Amino acid sequence: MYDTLKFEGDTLILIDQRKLPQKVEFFKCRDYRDVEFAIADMVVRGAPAIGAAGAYGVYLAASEFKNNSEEVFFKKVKEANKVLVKARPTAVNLFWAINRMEQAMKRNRNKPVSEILEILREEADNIAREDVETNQAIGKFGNEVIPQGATILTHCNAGALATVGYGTALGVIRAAHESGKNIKVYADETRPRLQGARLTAFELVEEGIPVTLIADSVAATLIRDGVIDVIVVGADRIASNGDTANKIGTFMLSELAVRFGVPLYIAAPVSTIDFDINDGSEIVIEERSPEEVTHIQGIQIAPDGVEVYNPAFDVTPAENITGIITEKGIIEPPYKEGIASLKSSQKKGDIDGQL
Ligand SMILES: CSC[C@@H](O)[C@@H](O)C(=O)COP(=O)(O)O
Repeated sequence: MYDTLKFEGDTLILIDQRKLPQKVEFFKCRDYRDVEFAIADMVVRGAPAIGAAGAYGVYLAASEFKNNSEEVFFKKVKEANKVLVKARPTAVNLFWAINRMEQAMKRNRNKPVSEILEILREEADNIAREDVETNQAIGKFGNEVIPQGATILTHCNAGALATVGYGTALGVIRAAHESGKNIKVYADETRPRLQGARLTAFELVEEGIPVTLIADSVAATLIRDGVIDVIVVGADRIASNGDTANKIGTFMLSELAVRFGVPLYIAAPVSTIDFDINDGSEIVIEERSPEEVTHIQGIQIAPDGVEVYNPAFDVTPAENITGIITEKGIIEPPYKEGIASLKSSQKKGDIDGQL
C-alpha cells in the first residue's frame, strides 16, 4: 500500500487521491497554502489524514516564518493556522491536530524559534506515527465484533488512505482478514466523490480481501435480504452523546440497519470525538460544489443550470449505532458516560476553535 502522506526534506508528499486508482501520482506541498489547498480539494481526505496533513502544514508555516522577529513569527504562524483549520469544516481531527501543534508551540514559547521548529516537526511526526498505532488498536478491538465468515458492508473510505496507515473501519476489516476470519466485504461506491469505488475497492483488491463493489442504492436490498452481517464505517466527528457525522449516506444505512436488525459500528480514534458539543445538531456539515454531483470524473452528466444540493456528510443518531470502536476499546450505549470517560485520555484535545 502507498503512503497516504510522508514528510521528506522540506516537503509534505501526498498521494493524490483525486486521481486514484487510475493514476498513482504524488502532490507536493512546499508551504502551508499548498496543504490548505490539498485538504480543501481532497488531494488528501479522511478525518485522521487531514489532521496529520494539517499538523505538517503548521510545521511548514513555522519554517516559512522562522526568520522573522519572535513576535511576527508567532503572529504569522497563528494566521496560517487559521487558514489551515478552515480548509474543511466537519472532521474534528483537523482542529484537534492543529490545536495540538498550537499547544506544543505555547508550551515552548520561551525557547528559541529554531528549537520550536524542531519541537513542531517532532509533534507532527508524533501525530502521524500515533495515528497508525491507534488504527491498529481500533482494528484489534473491532475484530472482536466481527463474526467468523462475516459479510461486512462499508461506506466511503475509512482505510489506510483516509488515515496515515491501516485505517479505522478498514482497519477492523484488515484485522478480521489477518486473523483468518474468512470475511467478505461489500463496498458502497459512495457518490458523489466515489471514495468507495475508487479508494476502498482499490485498497481491498490490493490486499486480496474479497470485495464486491455496489452502487449505493443496492445496500437496502442486501440488508433486507439478510446478506449483510455487520456494517462498519468511519467517522468525521462524534458528539458527546454519540451522534456521529460521517460520509453522506451513512444515516440512511443506519436507518436500514435498525429496521432489519443489522449491527452498525463506528470505528474512529478518540481524536474524532468533539467533547465540546452535546449532540449532532452542533456539527457543521460541509456543503461542496455542485460539480461533484453534475459531473463524474470530469464528465458532465446533468443539464446545465440544474440546482444541486451536495452535503458531504450526514449525522447518524446515537440510537442507531451499536457501538463505537476506539483505540481505547468499544463504547456501548448509552454513550454519554463512555465518551466522558475517554475525555481524560484525549491528548491536549482542548478544541475551542479559537486558534
Ligand atoms: C478514517 S476516515 C473517516 C471519515 O473521514 C470517512 O468515513 C469519511 O467520511 C471521509 O470523507 P471525505 O469527504 O472523503 O474526507
